[in-house]
Amino acid sequence: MRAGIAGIGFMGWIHYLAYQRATGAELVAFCTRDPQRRGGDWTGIQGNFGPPGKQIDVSNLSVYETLDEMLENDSIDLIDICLPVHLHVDAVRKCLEAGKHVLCEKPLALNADDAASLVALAESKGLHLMVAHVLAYLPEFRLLVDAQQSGKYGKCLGGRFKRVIGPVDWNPDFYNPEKVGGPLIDLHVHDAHLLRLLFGMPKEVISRGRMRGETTSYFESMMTYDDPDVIVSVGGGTIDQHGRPFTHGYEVHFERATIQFEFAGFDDGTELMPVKIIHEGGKIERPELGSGDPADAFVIEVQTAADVLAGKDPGALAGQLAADALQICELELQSIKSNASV
Ligand SMILES: NC(=O)C1=CN([C@@H]2O[C@H](COP(=O)(O)OP(=O)(O)OC[C@H]3O[C@@H](n4cnc5c(N)ncnc54)[C@H](OP(=O)(O)O)[C@@H]3O)[C@@H](O)[C@H]2O)C=CC1
Ligand SMILES: O=C1CO[C@H](CO)[C@@H](O)[C@@H]1O
Repeated sequence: MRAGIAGIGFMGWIHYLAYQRATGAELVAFCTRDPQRRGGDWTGIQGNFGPPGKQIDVSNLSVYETLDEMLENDSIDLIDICLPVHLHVDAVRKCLEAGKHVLCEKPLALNADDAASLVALAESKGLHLMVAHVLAYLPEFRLLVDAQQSGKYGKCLGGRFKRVIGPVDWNPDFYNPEKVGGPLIDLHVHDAHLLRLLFGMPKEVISRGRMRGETTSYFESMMTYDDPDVIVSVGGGTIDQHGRPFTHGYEVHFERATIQFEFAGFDDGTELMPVKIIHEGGKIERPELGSGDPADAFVIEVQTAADVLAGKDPGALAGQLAADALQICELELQSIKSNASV
């Protein structure tokens, strides 16, 4: 698979690094508005994980200022969209119209209708629209998906999930529904996607949250499914304290095992409650889960995209799952706003 990245910011850099280590997925091009970055100077990029950006070798890459120019390159199979979310819909549409497969960073769009229309467009063109929902490729979360799919601990009965960040000082548009969509669309969509993978679409959603403008800043949701044994609670959003910029975790129950995990970044370091599988009968297993570097999951993600172009099932990358995840977020907001279950 020959790929071109659109947008060189935090995710553009992390995806670039992933292509350096991936097999079967070759990065051949990128586009950026920034002349320095077109020259390979990617210093100044720094996200909340991964190394800082550095000078990269552009001699074997085709470099463009705009996505339109990059789309004229017939040798590119797939465009890897790492643009801000409010640009996703137009960019994905353009790529599909130009006959390119797409791997788009999460969330696919700012709302479920737009996401569904992109999924339908890709289908009508016979192209793959994949969404880079990386959570399902992080080993701590992959193990839940694998256990659910294999049934090795029996039925998955649900659990509790959380994802909380500190104040978002870096983006004044964070709570703007036209730009980012607040914690539901930017952050919780990771868990909504995971829940969709594990349990399907909920039958009923009860959410309560603090509103900030037109969206919520912090919320808790309870979800039920067709199977009355399955109960899920999920929550998160932003808190006003800077001291703990990020945490995520879960406790998930299967018929024959409970799995626990929590990770948090604090201003003075990180703390991890590693994955523990508490088996029926009481045995506690602490599985080895790789290097702990989240960047590894992005390598798997781009390799999986290449496998999909070679004929494999898109699994967690399927565009429809990403559209469903946005639908779940919308149900939650609807429940918060109406103060009723939906
Ligand atoms: N999976 C994950 O863990 C994460 C996913 N994300 C997702 O990745 C996507 C990109 O986020 P992130 O990399 O953090 O964002 P950044 O702001 O760091 O990068 C986005 C890049 O898009 C380009 N761009 C083009 N047009 C515009 C425009 N009009 N306004 C702003 N930027 C523009 C810019 O690159 P240039 O100057 O080169 O044109 C910019 O650097 C989002 O969808 C986000 O939700 C983000 C963080 C983590
Ligand atoms: O997906 C993401 C991971 O978490 C970040 C916050 O820390 C989000 O802003 C980002 O979009």
